[in-house]
Amino acid sequence: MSVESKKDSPEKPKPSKGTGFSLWIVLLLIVGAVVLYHFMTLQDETMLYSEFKEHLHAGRVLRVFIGEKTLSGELKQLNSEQKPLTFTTLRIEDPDLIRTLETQKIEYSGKDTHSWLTNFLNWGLPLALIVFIGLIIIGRIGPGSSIMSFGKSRARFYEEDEMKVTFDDVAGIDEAKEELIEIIEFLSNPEKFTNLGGKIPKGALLVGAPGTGKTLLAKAVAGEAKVPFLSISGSAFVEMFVGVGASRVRDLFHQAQHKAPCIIFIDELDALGKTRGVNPVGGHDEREQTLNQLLVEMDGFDSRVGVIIMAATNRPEILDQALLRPGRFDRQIFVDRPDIKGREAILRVHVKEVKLAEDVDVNVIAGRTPGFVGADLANIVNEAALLAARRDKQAVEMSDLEEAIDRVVAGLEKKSRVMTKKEKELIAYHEAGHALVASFLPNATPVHKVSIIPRGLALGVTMFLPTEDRYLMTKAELLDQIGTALGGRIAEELTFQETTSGARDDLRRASEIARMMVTEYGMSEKLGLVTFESNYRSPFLDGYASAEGAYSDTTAYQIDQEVKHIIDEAYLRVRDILEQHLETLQNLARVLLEKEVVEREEFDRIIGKIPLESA
Ligand SMILES: Nc1ncnc2c1ncn2[C@@H]1O[C@H](COP(=O)(O)OP(=O)(O)OP(=O)(O)O)[C@@H](O)[C@H]1O
Ligand SMILES: [Zn+2]
Repeated sequence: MSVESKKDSPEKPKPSKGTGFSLWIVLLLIVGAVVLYHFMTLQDETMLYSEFKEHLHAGRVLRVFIGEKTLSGELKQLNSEQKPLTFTTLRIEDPDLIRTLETQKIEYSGKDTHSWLTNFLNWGLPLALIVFIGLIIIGRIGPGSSIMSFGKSRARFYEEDEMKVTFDDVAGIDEAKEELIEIIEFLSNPEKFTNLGGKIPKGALLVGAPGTGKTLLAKAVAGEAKVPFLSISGSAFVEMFVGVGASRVRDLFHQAQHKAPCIIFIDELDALGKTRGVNPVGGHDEREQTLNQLLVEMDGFDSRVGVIIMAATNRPEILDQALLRPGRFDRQIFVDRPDIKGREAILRVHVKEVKLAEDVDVNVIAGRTPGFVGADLANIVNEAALLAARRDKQAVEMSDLEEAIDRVVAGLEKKSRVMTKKEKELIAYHEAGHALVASFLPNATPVHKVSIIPRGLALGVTMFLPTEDRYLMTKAELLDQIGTALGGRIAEELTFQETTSGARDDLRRASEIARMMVTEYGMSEKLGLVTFESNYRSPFLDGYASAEGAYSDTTAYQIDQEVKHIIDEAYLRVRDILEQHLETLQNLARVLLEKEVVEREEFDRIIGKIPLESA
């Protein structure tokens, strides 16, 4: 609105001298206010590196300053409500950063250790390209193809003779570690192994979600076995010039043979090893050639020399089956998301690097972070350290860690977002609905905290306190989860006699659970103990595969009916509960509107429940 007033003013008719003077003062005041307002709202927001990357990829970043330990910069103004925000984030070793900044043509400056790279990209690369192409042409014309040794120096794999990462740095994924011990033994003493006639592993494929520590694990294997680590990313193989990928593979294996015993690590194997022949032009594209070369090298490789090929992927289902055949990546090691104990262990690894206050209980943090992977947990510790530093604290306190979790869980607190009174009321009732239903349903998870401070895309959140990791859920628990999800919408209905679009995610969640109950868990009486998966599942992640949509239209109809039946019943049950406790709902919503956040103790008091611990 302030911007508009600035625009309007020049169009005003020219005033007479006396009023003109005071008008100028008014105008000056307005401009001053606008500038002041701009600076006051130009808040410096600390964000996670991942959030920064999100902004970056969404094209919302205007400029970036690369500091020694932090990155800071400015975001674009996308709508008039959003203030131009500046941000700060911890600088994380990220080889992609400069490339992304360059390709998106984002201004950046600062002490960048990669700046040689920038220079290289600016003028060195075109030059190198010309020379390279020239050499290729000469090489093609000339007799020997020794030209490819030139491609060698371009390959970006690196070697670390002294790998300092050990198994102590990798926590919480003990099963995966155990499976790798054999490989370490082999690498530390290949002769002994072969003399005893042991079967030599050739390749190991690490499969798991991003950030679970696959790269770390591979490095740790090299570190434990004290062997060199040759690493290259699958995408690096294919991104450059025609013919180079394949020669790089050849070169990589050649180098490895000289360095043996050693480890070759291929990150993002899926970038290279996608099923062949899915490309439109159906020919020998670059990636295919590279993949073929990899297969050839792996086959022609005598594993007795002591080279182990490790690779990582989070999408094993798209890999070319040829890669998984015996003699290639015949061993798949699943790197799981850590459970509560694992998370605690990972946190302990990372808190070693920061100063902790006495009130910190790592166990509690592990309990609050189900589903988090190692990278998330490392991020939380980093973030908490940054928060503590900004507050001039001597050590990282529990509150810093809690806030760091909140940030990771649901994005940044955006108190500045403008919301109408009505919207806020609706959200308060909505969240109160979730929380109340959760506490009155016998098998729902206890409420940890209710908040109507918008975070990220969510307008409000009800956080639950899982007391343990859940691998199995009973039917009653699933039904109560559906009920909890519906609680928000029904509370809106009861208080305002109207519904909003804000419950979309809740409804999707409820339907998802109901559908899983019917199609996968065999929890519908009508359809019985049959599963009806509709999606192809990764054979490694879930242990089974199934054909696509392998059921008839009649069955599909029945499934829909059953899902609807489950939701309808849950709806009636939840509506009943909320009608009975309408007064409590109003109380809770009122407190929420006043304080925005209601913690567990206060919540229990409002709903008249004695906290479990003191019971
Ligand atoms: N199990 C773990 N123990 C300790 N730290 C971990 C663990 N897992 C991940 N981390 C932390 O997260 C960082 C990133 O992990 P890493 O790069 O190994 O994950 P990744 O599985 O290879 O991810 P991606 O698939 O995205 O490449 C590590 O450098 C480490 O700091
Ligand atoms: Zn909701």
